[in-house]
Amino acid sequence: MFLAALFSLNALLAFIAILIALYFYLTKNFNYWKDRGIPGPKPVVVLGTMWEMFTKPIHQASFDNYKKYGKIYGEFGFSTPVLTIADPELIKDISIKDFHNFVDHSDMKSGDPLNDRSLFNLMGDEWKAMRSVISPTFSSGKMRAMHPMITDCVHRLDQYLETKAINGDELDVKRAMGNLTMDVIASCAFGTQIDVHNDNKTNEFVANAQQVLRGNWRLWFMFLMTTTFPKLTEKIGISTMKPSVEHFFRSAISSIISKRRSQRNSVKHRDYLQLMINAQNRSADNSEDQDIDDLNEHIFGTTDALKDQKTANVVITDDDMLATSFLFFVAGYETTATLLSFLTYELSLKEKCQQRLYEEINAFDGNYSYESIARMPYLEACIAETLRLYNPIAATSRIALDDYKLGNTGLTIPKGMMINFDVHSVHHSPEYYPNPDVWDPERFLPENRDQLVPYTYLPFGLGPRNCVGMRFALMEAKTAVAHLITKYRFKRTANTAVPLKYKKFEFLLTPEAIQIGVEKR
Ligand code: HEM
Repeated sequence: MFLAALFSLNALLAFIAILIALYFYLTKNFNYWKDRGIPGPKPVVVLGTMWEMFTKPIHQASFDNYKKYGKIYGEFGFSTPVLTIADPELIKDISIKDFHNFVDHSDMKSGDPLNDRSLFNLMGDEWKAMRSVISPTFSSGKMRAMHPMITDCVHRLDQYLETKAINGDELDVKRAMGNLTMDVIASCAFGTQIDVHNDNKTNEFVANAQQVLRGNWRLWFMFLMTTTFPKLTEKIGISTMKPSVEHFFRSAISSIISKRRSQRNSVKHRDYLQLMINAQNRSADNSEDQDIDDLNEHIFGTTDALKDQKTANVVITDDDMLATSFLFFVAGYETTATLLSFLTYELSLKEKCQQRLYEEINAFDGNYSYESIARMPYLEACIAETLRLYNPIAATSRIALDDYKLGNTGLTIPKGMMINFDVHSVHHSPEYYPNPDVWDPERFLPENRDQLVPYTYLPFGLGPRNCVGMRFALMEAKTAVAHLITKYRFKRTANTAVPLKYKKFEFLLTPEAIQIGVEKR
């Protein structure tokens, strides 16, 4: 009895000692910014300054800090000091001029190859090598070849909208656009046809995909572990998804790949999966690859910064291919779906803009080819402005490879520190965008573009490590809008929320449901 009591007392004391040690470990950096005279929100144990994401949506938290502390402020990603910057010139220096010192995103290696081998998480030379393989798979020629597949997906959405319009039903835009981007991913990245626009039935692919996408708490946990205990996390390995879900996609992709290998060249596939199979076999089909002037680099930038990088030594494993297909889920599903949702929402509120867009596109008389959609300036301006006002990714980041003097701020960023670019605040600053809260596509029309302040437009990031899928996303969005706006009129209804409400605890700008009316023209 006495021994048992002594044992439990010892256990209790050991537990308290561990808690105290953990507390000191997790708070040991909390004076870092104060000691350097850099302002910023107050951290709390475990979460650091990320507690703010529990009390308000991510973009609101950034913008409140920007208004309170200015263009440079200190935060804590859990227990680790992070410097946040909303100064376009400094963002340009880090992303372009001194890129060699800021090649990497933050280290999110979790020991799971599907996470660790994804382009987003690769680092240093491994990233450069993989990016030089992946960039050409997003060339304008490859996108043009894939364009008919996207058009097919849009036709399936069109049929769904037609039923809604005929029945007089309201449209849950987020759901409809999410279904479109899911269909595109299934077709292009997984070589699979799915019945996605069915309100009453969920197929196996969609059910598993939803499990990947619903893993928000997994992301939080992984982020906590990779920032706080990076070495331990990589050693024990944390899976980014449920084993059954991983098994489903692994076997789906493996069977498609082996089927295609057995078909050899008898069937020509034009999807993204085939481009990766070709890259693995080093049998790139460049027949479609002549450059098309499709990307307004003056607005969006370029994705070809590493064009001349040698690819000779890159070996693409099956895990690399699977990781790349998954990237479409993680990087391309929600981002493109929200872009389309916000754009449709704004058009439903602004009838004149919708009419102008309709007239521009209708002049092409049903020809919405890859070349045509690159020649619609108002459409491009509407998309650009939507990505400014409702930029899905509120912030991007880089890690310093070496100590770095930050412009003329007198501040030295130490090796290993994460720098956060507060993109949302730059996009919403009245210093760069007059009436920043108003959706106004005029800002991005060719005649007004010289008024844009350089490096203040960053929805796809900046420099050689910007979004490699930008061209794909823009093609998808333009194709969808071109087809839908000429057939349907989007309208505000009593259920259309104005202003929109946003979810907390999300890494992307995520609106609550958006309801609008849809009628046939
Ligand atoms: C509207 C849609 C999209 C937006 C707003 C968006 C935005 C971004 C941003 C801000 C970054 C980080 C860039 C940086 O660190 O500077 C990024 C990276 C990336 N995005 Fe996108 N993205 C979109 C669609 C897509 C699509 C459709 C794909 C297709 C696979 C994709 C694939 C990637 C990849 C692979 C990276 C990592 C690039 C690297 O580390 O080299 N994105 N994206």
